[in-house]
Amino acid sequence: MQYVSTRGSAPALGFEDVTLAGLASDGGLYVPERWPGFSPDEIRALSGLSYVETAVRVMAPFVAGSLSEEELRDLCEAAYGRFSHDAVTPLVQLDHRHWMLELFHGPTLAFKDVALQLLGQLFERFLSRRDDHLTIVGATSGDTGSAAIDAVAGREKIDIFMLHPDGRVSDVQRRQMTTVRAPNVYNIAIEGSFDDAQALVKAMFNDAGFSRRFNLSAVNSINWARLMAQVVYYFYAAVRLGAPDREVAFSVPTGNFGDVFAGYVAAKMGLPVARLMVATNVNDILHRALAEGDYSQGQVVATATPSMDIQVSSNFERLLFDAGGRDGNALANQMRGFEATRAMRLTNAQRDGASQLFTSARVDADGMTMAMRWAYDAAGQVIDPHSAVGLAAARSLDLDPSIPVVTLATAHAAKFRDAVERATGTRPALPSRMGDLFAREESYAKLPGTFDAVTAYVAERATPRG
Ligand SMILES: Cc1ncc(COP(=O)(O)O)c(C=O)c1O
Ligand SMILES: N[C@@H](CCOP(=O)(O)O)C(=O)O
Repeated sequence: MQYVSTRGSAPALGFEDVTLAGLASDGGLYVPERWPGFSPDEIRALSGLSYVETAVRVMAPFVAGSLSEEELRDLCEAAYGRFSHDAVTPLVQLDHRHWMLELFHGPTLAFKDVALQLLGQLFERFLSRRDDHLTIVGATSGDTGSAAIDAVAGREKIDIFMLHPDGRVSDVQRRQMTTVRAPNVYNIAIEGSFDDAQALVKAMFNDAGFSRRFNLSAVNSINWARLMAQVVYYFYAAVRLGAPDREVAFSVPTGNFGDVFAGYVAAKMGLPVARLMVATNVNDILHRALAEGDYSQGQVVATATPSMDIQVSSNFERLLFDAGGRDGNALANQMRGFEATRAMRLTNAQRDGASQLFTSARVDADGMTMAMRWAYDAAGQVIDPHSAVGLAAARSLDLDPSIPVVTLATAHAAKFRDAVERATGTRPALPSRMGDLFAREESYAKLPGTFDAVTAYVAERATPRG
């Protein structure tokens, strides 16, 4: 499988190179040159398979040319062997039509583990084939950071520099990152928002000299391998609910548009997805873009769903490219316009393409609280605030009632226990293996959110190419 950039001028690459590169050299994001298709019979054949076997079948076309099926299976076994639930991503029923897909049974209690545990394995495998060292630079609003650090801590050929917005992640999220003791892990709290951190990461990639010197790679969902791994659970859930003989809808709490874009990929591959609900909090750029065609960056407002406090959604570019007719040069111009003015209008083709599958909703604090209470009262489920945003939006979906609606439960409630306690009166406990999190010593740097400050910090500590 070859991958092309959304901005049309970077070279097409195979899976191994795309995984190690992260961002394309023209500033775009890599996408497969075509979507692999699954026939109804091939989807039916996934019924009853374990998570690992499903993962191997769904991802095999994407890694073709870089990994054999056996190698892929080994890596999936290593990645998903660390999950605390046998089903890896179990489905829980709330009522006659609503389900939660629990994606938080990995080591750091958020859906990011599903992709990042595999990405850690992929990095290790690909680096073992070459005499090279990677410098990962990443931005996190809380969950990607801990999951990425867990996946690469202690790996010899990798250093990781993780930027988070100072004071804007939960205590549990911050401590999950800053208490990891490994010589290759560097945490940086920057002044500013997640968007500022993400812009700094992209600027480091776009500085060709810096990027080459330190062999930068990405763990954010700009890295295609992240999204590929997330496609699997859409198949796994839909098949358990009757696909391909029954349509299934998904509601996805959304920030950087990676998780829900993985659902779009599943639909492109032939999974019968009735609707994809893009659920945002009050940081609603995606809702405005999908409902009105207005993609303009607002001020980021801090909410009880900090991981979704995002106003520039990296992966939206992948949708604009695919739904808008795959014209890389036109998209490069459009994105340059956005980068200059922080605003753009979607084209008619992009709006029409997106509206075939996506619906969106903006959920405020009251809506989130009501959904948390409803899950608790209706089904005894204590859910986290991000998942509650997804559930509130799911309950507003106007669909044939025979279609099951699956909300992606993206984090364990204990990561956001203050907000959960406020809404439900129940304080969720951290799993016992994390019981001493608040006794562990933290270590992180605090830096101004400037390119010079961050690159100087990285350059002093990272391993340059030999
Ligand atoms: C708990 C949680 N829910 C939802 C999201 C949004 O996911 P995405 O950025 O893939 O849209 C995030 C962050 O990415 C998250 O950490
Ligand atoms: N919500 C994320 C933000 C980064 O998103 P990513 O999926 O692109 O890594 C986080 O928790 O860090």
